[in-house]
Amino acid sequence: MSSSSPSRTHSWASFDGEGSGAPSPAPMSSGGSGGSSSSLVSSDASLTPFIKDRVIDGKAVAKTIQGEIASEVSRLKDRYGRVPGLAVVIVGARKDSQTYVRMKKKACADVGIASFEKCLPDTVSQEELLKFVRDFNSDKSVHGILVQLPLPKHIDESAVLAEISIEKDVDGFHPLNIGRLCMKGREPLFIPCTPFGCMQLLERNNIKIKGANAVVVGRSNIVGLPAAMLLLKRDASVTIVHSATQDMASIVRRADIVIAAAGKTELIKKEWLKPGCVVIDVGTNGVEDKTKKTGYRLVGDVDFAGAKQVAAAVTPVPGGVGPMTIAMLLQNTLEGGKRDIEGTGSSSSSSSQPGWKKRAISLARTVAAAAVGAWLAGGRGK
Ligand SMILES: Nc1nc2c(c(=O)[nH]1)N[C@@H](CN(C=O)c1ccc(C(=O)N[C@@H](CCC(=O)O)C(=O)O)cc1)CN2
Repeated sequence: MSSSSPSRTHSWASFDGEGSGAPSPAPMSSGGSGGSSSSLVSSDASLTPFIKDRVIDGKAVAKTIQGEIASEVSRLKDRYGRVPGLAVVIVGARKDSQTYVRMKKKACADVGIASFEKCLPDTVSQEELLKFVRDFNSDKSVHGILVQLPLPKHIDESAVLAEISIEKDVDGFHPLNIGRLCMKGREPLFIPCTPFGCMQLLERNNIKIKGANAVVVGRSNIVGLPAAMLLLKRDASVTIVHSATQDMASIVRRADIVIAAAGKTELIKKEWLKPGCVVIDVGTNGVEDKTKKTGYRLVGDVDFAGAKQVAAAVTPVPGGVGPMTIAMLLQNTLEGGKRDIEGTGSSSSSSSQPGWKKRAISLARTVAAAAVGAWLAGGRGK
């Protein structure tokens, strides 16, 4: 997410980003909304359940996903007496970070996921922060660890993200998870939440991705780059544009799908968009608005009013990608929890045994090894 406001100085999905299963698409009818003769968006409303008047309702998709997660969590609780757990580490007192952490904790409570929080002062040393991450790495009730970003300048963000166990990396920011995401034939254990949410917005509305021309605006490690990789894995032809791109408008205008993650208020104008395209706006830029209690309002990277006239579907800000980021975090935490509790999924230990069985086998092996050791030490192995 790009996230900045008059009081927020960090641009989350900064342009260059240095800082940091749905049904298969149904055949598309021609002449869908947006005026294109080959729209990616079906004109059959039953296939686009979350699109109304060309607006993709991210809040409604997130609510549906959270309902699915809540039933799975309750099934785990009934069957195994255990629930997934998410640990959130926050450093410093940024208002926006505190808001997001509060939202995450509330969302966990809503679906029955246990949450644990560690609030650290912005004077904390990198070594102390790493110690808390390691503690959560070895805590059996924690299945997901998230370090809220951005971190204070004196802390090396990549060192902290790399310390999170990949089995608990629910943000999907660990270099191994990103590496796997980028490789053909490999899958990450977790997909970064915001790009994962963008894909769900497309998939749950049966928007055709295969063969589409997709343009991602912005190349951050946590939004632009993974979003491009996910689109590529779904057989889109993908172009990434960024701050050094020449004539960005003409490239965006060829796009059937635009993912805007530049962190620049209303960078993308109506004239840049191809009629009938689909626009996913990741930007959340704060602009001064004296009519608001907070003194500002959130605006995306796309001129929403203009895009609505041209595109077949567009996400609003707020209420588009933002709520999906949280829903996908819960989804990833559930996935991590299931891998441990049920022994499912493809963690680095590829066993399909339930968690308790894996631990029992491991204990039995340790006991056997100790017994053999004692036998040998007693000279009986000679
Ligand atoms: N460790 C992480 N840090 C950050 C991430 C992240 O995915 N992992 N993303 C962003 C912030 N973020 C979650 O942390 C986030 C941003 C926005 C929203 C959201 O729901 N926005 C609402 C508007 C909320 C408001 O009024 O402020 C919307 O767009 O509708 C959720 C999560 C940075 N850090």
